[in-house]
Amino acid sequence: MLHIDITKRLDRFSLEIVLDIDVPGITAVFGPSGAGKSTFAKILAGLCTPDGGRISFNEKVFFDGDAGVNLPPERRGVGFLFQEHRLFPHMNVFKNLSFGCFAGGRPPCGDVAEIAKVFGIDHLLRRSPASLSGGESQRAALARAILAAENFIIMDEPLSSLDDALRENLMGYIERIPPLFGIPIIYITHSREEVTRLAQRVILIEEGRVMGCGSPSKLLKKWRRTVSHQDQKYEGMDNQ
Ligand SMILES: Nc1ncnc2c1ncn2[C@@H]1O[C@H](COP(=O)(O)OP(=O)(O)OP(=O)(O)O)[C@@H](O)[C@H]1O
Repeated sequence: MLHIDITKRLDRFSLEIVLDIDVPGITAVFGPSGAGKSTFAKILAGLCTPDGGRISFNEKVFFDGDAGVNLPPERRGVGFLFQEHRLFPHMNVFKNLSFGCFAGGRPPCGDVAEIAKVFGIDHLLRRSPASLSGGESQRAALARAILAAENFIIMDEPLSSLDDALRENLMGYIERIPPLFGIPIIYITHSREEVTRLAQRVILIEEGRVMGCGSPSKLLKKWRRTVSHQDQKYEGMDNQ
């Protein structure tokens, strides 16, 4: 169970997230540009500190403003995958994959060679990130996220810089992660297509608030597409 009850003020933007949700499989965090999705992801990951409140996952407390608890990212047991996959350029692929586990002082959450095989990068382990194609690099970043993920993986718009063929290919890998490895994914996106294809549930965020939570088919019906992917309007929904 993921429990979040936090506030964060950033200049003129304020985020107030209150959530209690089970997150098996893939949970999309969906909303228009500027809604606060990335800020939410950073707070969950420990890359941005809330002004107050509490975040816990099952029994593990990530943040408790009153008790002075604020676990650093490497102690949250969370894997990350961002739009820019950011492999460490000075480490080969094997070291990049192992890094997520060792940074937290924990044993790897899986076998590096085995996971590399699942992602079709087992022949690339001695190569440097600079020598990889975009798809290979993103698959290596996915494998690294799994190896670091004791609790869940956060993905923030992981496909938005990729062309259609690569996006399709990566979605195939992403949807296999929960059934193969038993790791939940919190998937930040503004793409309805990705929500429909990948997610079992959606958290809708608008203007820094959770506007709804539930099955993709139900929630996405409440939205209508306007000019572009990034420009979607919310059409009234009960808060949950
Ligand atoms: N460090 C900061 N200082 C001030 N304002 C910030 C900061 N970081 C984010 N914001 C503001 O917070 C709001 C939410 O930003 P955020 O990046 O979380 O939205 P988002 O939903 O992820 O948007 P997008 O889909 O376009 O990436 C925006 O108005 C943004 O300008």
